[in-house]
Amino acid sequence: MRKMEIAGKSNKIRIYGAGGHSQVIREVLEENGYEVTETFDDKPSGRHYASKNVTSGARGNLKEFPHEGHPVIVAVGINAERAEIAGFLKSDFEKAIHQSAIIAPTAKIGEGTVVFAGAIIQPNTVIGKHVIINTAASIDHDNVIGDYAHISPKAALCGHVEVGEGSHVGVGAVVIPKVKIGKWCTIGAGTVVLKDVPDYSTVVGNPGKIIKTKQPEMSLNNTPKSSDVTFIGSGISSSFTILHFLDLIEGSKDQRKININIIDKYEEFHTGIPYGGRSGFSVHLITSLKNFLPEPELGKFIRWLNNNKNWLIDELKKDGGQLSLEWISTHAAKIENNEWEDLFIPRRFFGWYINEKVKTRLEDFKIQGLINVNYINQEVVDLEKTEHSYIVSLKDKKTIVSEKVILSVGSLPVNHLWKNEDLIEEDNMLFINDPYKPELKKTLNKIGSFLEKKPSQKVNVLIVGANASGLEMLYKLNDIESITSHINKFMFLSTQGLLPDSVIDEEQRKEYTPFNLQALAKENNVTAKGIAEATFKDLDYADEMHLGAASTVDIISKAFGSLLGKLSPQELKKFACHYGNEIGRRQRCAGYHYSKVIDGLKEEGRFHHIAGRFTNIIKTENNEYSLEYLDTQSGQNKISEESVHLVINCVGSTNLTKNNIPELLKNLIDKGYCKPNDSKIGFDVNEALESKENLHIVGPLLAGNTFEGKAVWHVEHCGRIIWLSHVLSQKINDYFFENTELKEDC
Ligand SMILES: CC(=O)SCCNC(=O)CCNC(=O)[C@H](O)C(C)(C)COP(=O)(O)OP(=O)(O)OC[C@H]1O[C@@H](n2cnc3c(N)ncnc32)[C@H](O)[C@@H]1OP(=O)(O)O
Repeated sequence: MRKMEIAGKSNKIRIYGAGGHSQVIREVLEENGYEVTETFDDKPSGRHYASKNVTSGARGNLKEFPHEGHPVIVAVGINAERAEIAGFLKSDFEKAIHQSAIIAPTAKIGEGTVVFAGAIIQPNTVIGKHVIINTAASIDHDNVIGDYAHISPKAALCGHVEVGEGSHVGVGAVVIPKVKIGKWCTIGAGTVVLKDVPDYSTVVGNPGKIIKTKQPEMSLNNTPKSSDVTFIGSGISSSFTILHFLDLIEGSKDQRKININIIDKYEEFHTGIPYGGRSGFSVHLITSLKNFLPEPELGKFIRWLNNNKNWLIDELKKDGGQLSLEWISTHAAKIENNEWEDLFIPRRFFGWYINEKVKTRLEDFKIQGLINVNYINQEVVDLEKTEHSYIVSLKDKKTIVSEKVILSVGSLPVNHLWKNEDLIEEDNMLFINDPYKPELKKTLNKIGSFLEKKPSQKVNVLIVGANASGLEMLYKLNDIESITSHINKFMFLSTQGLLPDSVIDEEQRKEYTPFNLQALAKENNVTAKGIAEATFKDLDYADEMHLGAASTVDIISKAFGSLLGKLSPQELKKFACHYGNEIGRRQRCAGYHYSKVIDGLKEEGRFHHIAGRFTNIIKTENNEYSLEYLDTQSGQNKISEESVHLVINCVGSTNLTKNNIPELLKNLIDKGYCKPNDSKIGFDVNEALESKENLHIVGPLLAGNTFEGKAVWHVEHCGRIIWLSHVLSQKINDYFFENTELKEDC
């Protein structure tokens, strides 16, 4: 009967593996009318004496291997090895089912799976890919057998049993109904399994007991290989790395299929916090689009904006308030004429673009059979390095094995300023430690309902931290009529008492020269500290001329940037760790739309900036709250004259020396897999962006390093993100493709 199944198809087939198991498969195939045209095997030692005309397999010769051609059956008994071979072959796979096997019509059997003589598979059972159902094994109704599993001769699985990926159920083992066996387990010969079995366990005896739990190792013969590369975090850095990696593998032939895991603890992938739903639809870039994105990405994005602007603007209208409507009408002509370069567009536009682009590209590559992709919405809490791979532990206690891991978790979490909760509501005060958690929209709703409870009272708002997110909060509070109408005064607290600057004074700027940096350019012995001191003097001089950061940022950055090439590698690293961000703090700029709001508030006498450091929030006698702070100029502790009712913490991220870093980073530091550098916000890495072999870092945690002779002190600018993701994607490509032969020999 099964001979008929190949009618209309080619009856030619190839077998990969030449041991004893291969002999049984050949027998089944030939009985079913197939002609085995070739047999491959990588290891001469394991070949069965009866095998004839065996040629070398693909390992060590991946590019030359004839992937295309007649379908293949991987006839290798060791589950991990079968999984590995099936992963790197790009061939079609066939099944081999002995004519005496009894298979219910409702049972499903995956590609590459073999079912031997006398086996029984009952209704509704689903068998994965490349599984072995050995001689006379009995698999009852409603079983689920994972990919690469092996059910040995005479094993009996009752109804509703599940066997995880790569698990081996030994000869004559018995599994009672509804038991779940995890992945990569071994059930000993004759074992009676009465209870669920966790991943990686070996169970023996009657009743079955766990005798060991072996974390998988990536030796050639024992390779529970779930994925090749795992991205932890799916923000912009990881998204660009994926895109560039796909560009590299596109068009090249005869390559192995790469399995990619993309893990993110938030539901939305490929946007990160700044460009995704957590920031809402109506907060803007802090630079013009042309300064935000370099070419050629800029051109591609603009083309996408042209095609998608209608619905983007509709979403902006829905999400934003009066200021958003104003922004749309102010720039209506430019939007209409597709002149986007000078606009400070809503950031979410870019998030949509990247998300769509990565997902479409990945899907495309998947269809072509070049990759497998697995999206996982989970938090990664730990990594454990085995001989050749990493075990990635998820919060739900599941694990993934991955040869390479890309740590791309974005910026460190915010530093809680007051009490240890994200949001603290007291009778007469709302304190928000992290406005983007869980997302900005929810925070704004919370603020709205807090204010509604005080219809008769106008409240004072305190924003701590005069940076981009501080301005963003101020903008959003003023964007929503129901919120802004309740607010009396806006107070800012920042150590320098300065707001990010937005207005460029073209005339004055022409008069400005960074003399100190220019003088340093003539000297031979330049140090990181010397450059920083000269920069600060030039910034002071700009202050004296009443020239803000927006007017001088490009002049000063160019001047000190050209001096960095004079530094020794050690001094360059020092600059990356200590001085880059210090200078950056004095060069903060913001969009005009933000400063326009502040100017309006100043005119109405509703804006007040305090130069100081946050100390505490204290409750006063009349059940009101006041700010306690250290006055930067006098060095004295002070208490704000006016009460504060809504306090928003925008001071920024914590650092790697603190206790409040994510569990994963804590574990990586404790294990010595990642070593914080002197910047305290980044990990030391080598030129391949590795903090440990095959553990790569990309994104903000690369701060405090040097690459290709350039210092990196923060990784938030898209140009830098794109550059570093290019470097990393090239390294990943070299590892999987360029050095394939070398690696397979190891
Ligand atoms: C066509 C074909 O050939 S298909 C091939 C099918 N193959 C099989 O079914 C083989 C299944 N393999 C087994 O049963 C093996 O014994 C394993 C994998 C469970 C254990 O192997 P190892 O990891 O080498 O463990 P080891 O042999 O050291 O045994 C550890 C302990 O468990 C006991 N043990 C091992 N297997 C079993 C078993 N099936 N039942 C009960 N006890 C067992 C051993 O006696 C030993 O006990 P001790 O520590 O008191 O001395």
